[in-house]
Amino acid sequence: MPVLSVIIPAYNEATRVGRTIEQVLTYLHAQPFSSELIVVSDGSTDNTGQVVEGYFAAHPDTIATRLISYPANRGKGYAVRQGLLAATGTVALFSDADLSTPIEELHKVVDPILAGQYDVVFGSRALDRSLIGVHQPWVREYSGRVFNQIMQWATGLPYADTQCGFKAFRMAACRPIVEGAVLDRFGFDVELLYLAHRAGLRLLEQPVRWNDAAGSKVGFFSGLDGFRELRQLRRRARRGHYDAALNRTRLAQARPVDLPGNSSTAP
Ligand SMILES: Nc1nc2c(ncn2[C@@H]2O[C@H](COP(=O)(O)OP(=O)(O)O[C@H]3O[C@H](CO)[C@@H](O)[C@H](O)[C@@H]3O)[C@@H](O)[C@H]2O)c(=O)[nH]1
Repeated sequence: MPVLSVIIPAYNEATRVGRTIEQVLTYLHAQPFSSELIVVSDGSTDNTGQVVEGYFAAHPDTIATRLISYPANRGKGYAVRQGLLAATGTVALFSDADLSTPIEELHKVVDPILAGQYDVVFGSRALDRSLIGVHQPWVREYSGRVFNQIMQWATGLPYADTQCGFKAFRMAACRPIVEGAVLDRFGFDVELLYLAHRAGLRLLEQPVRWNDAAGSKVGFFSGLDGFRELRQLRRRARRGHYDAALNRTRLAQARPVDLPGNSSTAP
């Protein structure tokens, strides 16, 4: 069982996913722990899947690699959940295919989990120590801030940036949350954090580096999906639709902590 699973959701990423795979494999290779790399490509209209398979075949490695693909495009949230559920690592990290948060930032989100201090650690672009090299276009940055304000009001979560695609999970604690989450589009980050927070898991928002890359898939309408999904989340929470997943998560916390070299019990 690897210590770390890295998951990359990839939709129409044929032009850049290959370089990303190379960078990630090279970096993981140099780490002191075992790891696997999973790419999830769904409904891409370019040849993302073939490119990924080509790179995996050309780089036989001690790091296990896997491509998950299915024909219909179901959204980033659905794709990330498929990756998380297929992950066999103690910790699972998802990262964008354009490496907007460089893979070298991995330790900032993985180490606090491996140290047994947190269950979910997620990258943030909006804290004092976040390092933004290339900013998003101002319209995106501004609408992101508005989204975050509304997200805080709608969910009560205190976080400054829920949308950075660089999040790590201790899977023994978080699996029931991933199984109980349903938001398929860009609201899924909020849903995962909301469920983790409600279940009493230990969360850390961690400042990371970020360089915006051209070629975002987030257009006006997919941006609106995020707001629609916030409403859906509130409605589901009010109706108790998350209660079973929350209870399963609380039970999972009572089990032994599944970290390398640790046989104690979770607090
Ligand atoms: N498999 C799959 N992957 C997807 C899909 N939609 C997007 N992705 C993948 O999700 C990642 C982020 O998508 P981008 O198109 O690069 O988004 P961005 O605007 O550059 O990213 C920022 O905003 C997003 C929305 O809030 C964030 O999800 C992302 O992490 C980042 O903050 C990329 O790896 C992209 O291929 C999808 O439907 N299916």
